[in-house]
Amino acid sequence: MPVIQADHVYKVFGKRPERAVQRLAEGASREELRKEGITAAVIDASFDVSEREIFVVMGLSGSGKSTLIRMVNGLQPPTSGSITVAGEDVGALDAKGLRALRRERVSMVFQHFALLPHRSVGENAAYGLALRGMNRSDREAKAEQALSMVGLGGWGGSLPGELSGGMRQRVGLARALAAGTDVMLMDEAFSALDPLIRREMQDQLVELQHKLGKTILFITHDLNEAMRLGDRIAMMRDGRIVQVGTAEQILNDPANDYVAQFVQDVDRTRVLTASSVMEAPVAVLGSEQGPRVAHRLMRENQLSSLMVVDRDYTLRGVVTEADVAAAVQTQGDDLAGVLQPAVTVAPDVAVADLFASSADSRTALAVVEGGRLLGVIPKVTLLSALGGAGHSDDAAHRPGDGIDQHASQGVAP
Ligand SMILES: Nc1ncnc2c1ncn2[C@@H]1O[C@H](COP(=O)(O)OP(=O)(O)OP(=O)(O)O)[C@@H](O)[C@H]1O
Repeated sequence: MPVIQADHVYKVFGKRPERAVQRLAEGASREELRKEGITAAVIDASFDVSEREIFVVMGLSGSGKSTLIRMVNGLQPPTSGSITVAGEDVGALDAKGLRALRRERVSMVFQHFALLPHRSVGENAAYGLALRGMNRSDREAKAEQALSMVGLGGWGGSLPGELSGGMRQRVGLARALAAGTDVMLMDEAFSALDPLIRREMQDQLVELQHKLGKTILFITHDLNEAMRLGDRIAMMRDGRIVQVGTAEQILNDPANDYVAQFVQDVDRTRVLTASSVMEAPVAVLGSEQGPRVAHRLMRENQLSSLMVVDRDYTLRGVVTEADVAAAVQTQGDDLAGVLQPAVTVAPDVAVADLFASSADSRTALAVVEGGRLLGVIPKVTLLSALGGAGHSDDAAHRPGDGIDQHASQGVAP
């Protein structure tokens, strides 16, 4: 079950908001209402956020992101539609219910840190715990633990004013972590930081997320940040969600011209990963086959190299045509002697970082996870991905797909 679920949510500011929702549902435009002094901040938004997911809402200023997140934590009720968090309809909660929600389930990290200037870093980190009535020594221990997680171990006694902007935002993050809630809402949390620190914070968030498995709704107007952080991204425009998808889906298959224009300057080589450009291992050979079989296969199919795999498709290495031909000449009957270790890469490596691995390789890169061959990246595919030309649709496939059907082009184990 999704942790956060928005179902046909509208938020309208101005007179007779319910009537405005009806008009929007019947096709009235945001502009039309604006002329009458009515602002349709969020229009018919539906999405869900799964457990342990970083879901990014991305849009330009005024597109409705803040209004959306304010409805998720109950600061504003939707005009129409519903938002549930951990199964609870947030719009239907009374003040007490909302307090409990914010204390136990949802923490918020803000752009401008929202730290209490005269309280120590430790007290700021422990703030939510104090509200919850936790005793002093327990909350100090928890706060210190959270501060260590964000790299601020030992800073608990300092005042916020003694810290840099990046460190202050880490305190904001530590406060959310100390609260121990499963859900974190982050509203432009890194937007006030300078680019280098911002990048560091993004990396740290992803790392913490891997460790702690929070469910994160992250708001940003920065597309690169969205692409870097989001397991999925909702693109907002003028109050509407125009596309929800992974960074890859949005890059490769934009829902409309607006999204296409938006993403055209994105550095694809940083977003696309090895697994998104790899191809099924078209030329594989069972490791029990001898050089003669390999040689014939390569000649018939005009291949210059073959991936050699064991019965469970574990990659053993690569043989090249020259080596195989030499082995045939010397009457060798074992491939092992001519096997070259393949250049292997993990599926989540960014395309931009693949070239370094492949530079001195005579053959394709092999995408391997847990010893298992998932796919290969021929040099030509890599070059075209690096050149921004993208790749054909059929190049992208789910891990493990295709190995059997394509193995027929080689000699399967
Ligand atoms: N309380 C309010 N009363 C009236 N209009 C509002 C209110 N809150 C937001 N709006 C309007 O709703 C629209 C969406 O605003 P919102 O702040 O959600 O956008 P945003 O995408 O978060 O933009 P930004 O990045 O600039 O904060 C804007 O036109 C804004 O002026």
